[in-house]
Amino acid sequence: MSKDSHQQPPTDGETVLLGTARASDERHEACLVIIRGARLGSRIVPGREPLIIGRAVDADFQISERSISRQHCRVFLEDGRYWIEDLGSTNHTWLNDEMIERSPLRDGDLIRISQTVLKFVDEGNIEAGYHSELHESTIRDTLTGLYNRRHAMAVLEKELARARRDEGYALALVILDLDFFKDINDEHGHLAGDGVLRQLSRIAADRVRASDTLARIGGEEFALILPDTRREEAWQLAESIRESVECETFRLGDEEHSITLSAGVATWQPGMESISELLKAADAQLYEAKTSGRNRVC
Ligand SMILES: Nc1nc2c(ncn2[C@@H]2O[C@H](COP(=O)(O)OP(=O)(O)OP(=O)(O)O)[C@@H](O)[C@H]2O)c(=O)[nH]1
Repeated sequence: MSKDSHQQPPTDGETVLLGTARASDERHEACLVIIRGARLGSRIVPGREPLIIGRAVDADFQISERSISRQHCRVFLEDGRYWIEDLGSTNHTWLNDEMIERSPLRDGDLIRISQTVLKFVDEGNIEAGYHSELHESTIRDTLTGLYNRRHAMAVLEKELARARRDEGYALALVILDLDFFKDINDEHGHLAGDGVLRQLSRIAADRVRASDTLARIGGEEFALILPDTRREEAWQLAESIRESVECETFRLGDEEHSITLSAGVATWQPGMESISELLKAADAQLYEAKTSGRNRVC
């Protein structure tokens, strides 16, 4: 998965996600790109730690295909270059159509694992930059520049797998939702509403850590995924965002306005089987915040 932790939305005008021209001699991280199969277009940056690819929910890169073994193969760095090693999989790992047990990776190599094909793009190849930007475009919300719902759900899946694996791991989820946003759209128009969403995104992005994931998951709904965070800490962060929004002045046409938001906080509990249970718990708290008067964190 991408290691990118860039949270900042753009500062004005329409969102510019990509398009930052890169110098042709700029070096890029090595990556594996899925060019065929269920997770088409996904990009894996292997980094320094060995990376396990497989069907298991706690695999570093999970591919839910039955013909892929739970721990199918691993990619690792040794003596300054990347290698791939089959982990005794049932259907084997293929490199450029040859079955391998262990092999170094070269730029452009094609790895086949059952129906999935990954291309290895080595560090420094200009194509790595292209894939990086392409990948960014699939995980960002175009209006705010924050992560999108799809990416937030992928991060939650990964975090939940970690919470199940590591006893004592604390994972918190906050859902933030603007109050009476429909009225803003109705009175000031959709464009002004869009401006509010961008301004709110900047306020929230300024307050989160690089390891947190802030995403726009619905029209006026945002999720904050907080790894390694206990309930109290999550509540405080949500409260500080709520307070900042309350104190901020939002310019709508010629008028200045105050806007508020409500938030629901939930933490992962042992026994939660899926991300939807965590989302439901945060939603229930958000509902509580809305029905008990809004402009509050529950
Ligand atoms: N400007 C703008 N508005 C959006 C966007 N997506 C959704 N909306 C609007 O968000 C509003 C959400 O309205 P409601 O769900 O009734 O929520 P609310 O008015 O904030 O009321 P409460 O949440 O109960 O406080 C609707 O008017 C949608 O049209 C968007 O991308 N831009």
